[in-house]
Amino acid sequence: METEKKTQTTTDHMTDRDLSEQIKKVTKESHVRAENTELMLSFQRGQVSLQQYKLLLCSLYEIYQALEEELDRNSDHPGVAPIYFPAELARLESIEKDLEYFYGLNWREKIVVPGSNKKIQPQTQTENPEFLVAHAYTRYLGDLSGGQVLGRIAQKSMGLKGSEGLSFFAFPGVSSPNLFKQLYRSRMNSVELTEEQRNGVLEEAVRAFELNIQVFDDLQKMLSVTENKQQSCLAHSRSVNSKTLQIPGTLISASPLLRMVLGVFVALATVSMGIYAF
Ligand code: HEM
Repeated sequence: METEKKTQTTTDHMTDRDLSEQIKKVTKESHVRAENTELMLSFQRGQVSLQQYKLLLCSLYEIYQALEEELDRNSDHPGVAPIYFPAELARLESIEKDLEYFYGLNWREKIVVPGSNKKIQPQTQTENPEFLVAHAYTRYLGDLSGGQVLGRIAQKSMGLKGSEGLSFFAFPGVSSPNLFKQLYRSRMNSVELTEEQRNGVLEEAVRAFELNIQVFDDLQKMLSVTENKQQSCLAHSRSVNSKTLQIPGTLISASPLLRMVLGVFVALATVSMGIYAF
């Protein structure tokens, strides 16, 4: 890509003062913890289940909806404009495509997002749109890094044919993820920040990782609860030899809504999400 080539040279001279270096450094430990969440370990072992992947897509839908809405809204802000790459990076439509593949045309009715999500007003971010850099970095650079391998693993683990259901991992607007990451880092480094803002962005990046970790953990917990319920229901149905005790799907829809901390914009933004159908 033309833009990728143009800025490549600037990245050859990174210094310790570069935001891209600092952000990588401060989030290093969190990255290790993110890699070691149960969900990510399932991926790395090549054992990601369809349920895990579908739930992950639902979470990602929430995360990217909020993230991309804010990026669009603040795209002219000097702290956001340099790292605003909707054509290359935007994920929301890809996730919607994947959700449609797995849940069908009426997928929107199957993932429930209560009003509490919409009530979350990113006050802090309205005052500090430059914090968006931290969230965009955490997600997009991750997707362009380990995420690329995860896509291939997911395809194999779930036995999917071709790329259907895996649009999330594909970046057709990015010809070389490595070059693009260099461009992105140089753009991050071009954002002018006061010392206070810089520290704020670095703290926000750690928080973004932590919130993503929390989303993964909650998702995994929800799966365990669902699996346990299904198992105990089946065991019970066997023990009483009942023909009427039933249906995992019903159990799932009746189970408490998934509470998630959404990994974007507001430190304590809690999102509730109910999943009806696997
Ligand atoms: C199975 C889990 C994961 C694996 C195997 C993995 C692996 C990797 C690898 C190999 C890189 C490239 C490192 C480099 O170029 O020096 C990377 C970078 C990155 N990953 Fe992950 N990752 C995983 C999960 C995550 C998660 C869950 C997030 C965030 C939510 C994340 C965010 C990032 C970011 C932001 C970078 C860019 C670092 C930088 O160059 O500044 N990763 N990851």
